[in-house]
Amino acid sequence: MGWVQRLAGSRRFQSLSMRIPGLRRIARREGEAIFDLVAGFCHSQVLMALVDLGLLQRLGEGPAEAAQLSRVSGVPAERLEVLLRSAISLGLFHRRGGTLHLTARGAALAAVPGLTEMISHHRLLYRDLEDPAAFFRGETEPELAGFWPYVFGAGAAEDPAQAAAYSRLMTESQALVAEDTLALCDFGSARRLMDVGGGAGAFLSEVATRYPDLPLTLFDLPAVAPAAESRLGTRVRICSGSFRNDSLPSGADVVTLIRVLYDHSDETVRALLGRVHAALPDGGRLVVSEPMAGSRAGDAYFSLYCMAMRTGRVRSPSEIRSLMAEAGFAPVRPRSRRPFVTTVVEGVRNS
Ligand SMILES: CC(C)=CCC/C(C)=C/CC/C(C)=C/C=C/C(C)=C/C=C/C=C(C)/C=C/C=C(C)/C=C/C=C(C)/C=C/CC(C)(C)O
Ligand SMILES: C[S@@+](CC[C@H](N)C(=O)[O-])C[C@H]1O[C@@H](n2cnc3c(N)ncnc32)[C@H](O)[C@@H]1O
Repeated sequence: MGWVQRLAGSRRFQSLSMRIPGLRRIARREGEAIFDLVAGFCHSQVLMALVDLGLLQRLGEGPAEAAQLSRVSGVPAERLEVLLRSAISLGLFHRRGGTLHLTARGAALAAVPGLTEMISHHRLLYRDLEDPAAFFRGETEPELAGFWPYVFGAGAAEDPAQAAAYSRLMTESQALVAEDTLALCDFGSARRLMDVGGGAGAFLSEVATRYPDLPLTLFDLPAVAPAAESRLGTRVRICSGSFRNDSLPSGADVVTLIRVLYDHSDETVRALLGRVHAALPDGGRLVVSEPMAGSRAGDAYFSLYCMAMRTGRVRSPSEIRSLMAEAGFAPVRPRSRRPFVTTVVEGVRNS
């Protein structure tokens, strides 16, 4: 242990530091950061309550009195006051006179596409993490995977209602990923772009708006195709199949894999990258975009999420570069605007 850690870990030094002006500020700040770690679960549950009770959405429509919020949510006034104070302390609401408003942070959170749905859906993840030691030992049977049936292969996503539920959450949460991917990649010189595992076509809709003349192909499981067809109509060539068993259609000089690799084992990823290589011409581009290891979001959220899914894992940009290089792509430097949204790793097909 280094001397800084020895000091920080000494109870005597902790007490002493509260009596020394410059140190007091640091000790207090560190204490608060530790408290936030300890209380993180309460913070998340407050957030989920604000979403599930419709309070975040209600204040998004305009300011309201506590009594109105009590009627909207069905929470008795006294209990609601505890929740409102929590929301205020977390910087989401503020109170002026007797009226509650969203803060700028609250308004920003409410406006992130799909985020409130994702917050509600976290109850599954939290159930899976209820006994975290057993979870990390691999002794639990997480239920999260049941929500995303496609991960287990083409046969598992046959129920259209279930396919529609996950497609909706995927589509909603795609907006920022598409925004960042398109800000980081220029497809101006592409001749045809194929989005493999393109889901209901949310990314390709954005590509079509940005590049109206660029021919587009979407490849996904048969159960997902109807949602893509109704969203994209004839603008996009839709091809159904499984990248586990089928080769990919040729004709594209750019392939995108958006939030696809982290669902799958290295074995499946290797096979998939091999199929992408076979489908692309020499000099063709492969763009992988998803949250990656090496950021707090990647390491302390998406990695746990993927572990609960049991089929894939979050990889670092350099792991993805190595897998790409192995498949015959010359990787380009990784880029990200917001690592909690996505990181892009690109490769160019070698002959
Ligand atoms: C004028 C100034 C200087 C200040 C005034 C204040 C002001 C106006 C502030 C506002 C600032 C602003 C514009 C803020 C914008 C904030 C944004 C855009 C925040 C975005 C946050 C996005 C988040 C938190 C995204 C979360 C995404 C999640 C949790 C996605 C989960 C996806 C999963 C689990 C996917 C699973 C798929 C599977 C199964 C692994 O395949
Ligand atoms: C996490 S979702 C991402 C969807 C979309 N790219 C996005 O970012 O919103 C993964 C996608 O891969 C598709 N997928 C999974 N296994 C597949 C397979 N074996 N063949 C083709 N597509 C598959 C799923 O149906 C799903 O649409």
